[in-house]
Amino acid sequence: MAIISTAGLARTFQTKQGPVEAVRGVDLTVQPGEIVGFLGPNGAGKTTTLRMLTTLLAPTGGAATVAGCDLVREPGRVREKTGYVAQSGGVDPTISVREELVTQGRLYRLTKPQAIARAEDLARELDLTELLDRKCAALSGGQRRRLDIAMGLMHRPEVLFLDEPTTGLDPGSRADLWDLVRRLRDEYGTTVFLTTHYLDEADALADRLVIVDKGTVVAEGTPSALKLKYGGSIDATLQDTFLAITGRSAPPQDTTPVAV
Ligand SMILES: Nc1ncnc2c1ncn2[C@@H]1O[C@H](COP(=O)(O)OP(=O)(O)OP(=O)(O)O)[C@@H](O)[C@H]1O
Repeated sequence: MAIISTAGLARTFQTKQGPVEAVRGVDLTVQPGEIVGFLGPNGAGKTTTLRMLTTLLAPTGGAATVAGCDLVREPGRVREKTGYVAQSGGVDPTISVREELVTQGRLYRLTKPQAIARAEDLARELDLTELLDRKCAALSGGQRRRLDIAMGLMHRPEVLFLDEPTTGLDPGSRADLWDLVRRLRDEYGTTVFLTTHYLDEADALADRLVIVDKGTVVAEGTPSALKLKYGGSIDATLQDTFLAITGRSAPPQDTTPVAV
């Protein structure tokens, strides 16, 4: 059974300048344990879709289930089973990494000893152990990103949504994050749904790509299948494939990675 299933999922924003159809009827099916890359040009509707699938934003049309729960009727259960790491997470700069993680665990109703143990496990997995007693304000950009991800994993979600998880990370930290995503899937069967503008990341990490443009799905398939169908050959680059599908190049890559 699909772990994410959407039919005609839509969101229109009402603005002073008139309605903005950010997502116009997205149909998606994701199987348990899949790593899906959700790609598209700037403004295609990726974040809006993620915010709906994580119950942060109500759809204005269509229906969806996530981890067997209806998005609109059972938002609390969807939240229990999903983790969301937004583009910029909100951490409290005045408290320590450990306190931030334990507080997050407590919000998900872990007991205090469970939350402390989970925080230490995740710190180990995300290379944060030596930073556990450091104030969040004193973390580098890359360390902050790893903390954001640890927070999204405190309740061991069945589905993890990552919005541009490696933007701003240096190459070594990106590779570590890819390893972590693969381990989550292999060891815990976690389904991972991630947006990224790094086409090499999508190519290396995702089992399947879903490409959106102007609020609708315009192509989907394995990276190789998309290269063959749209790029003309299995050896085509994903950059050329993306260009063929959307008529636009992928947005410029972040060329100034932060140190961790
Ligand atoms: N709260 C809002 N009010 C009005 N329009 C919005 C709102 N949020 C998003 N939009 C518009 O909806 C469209 C889709 O935005 P969204 O952030 O989902 O795109 P995206 O694919 O995540 O883009 P990016 O790659 O730049 O992060 C854009 O045109 C955006 O301006």
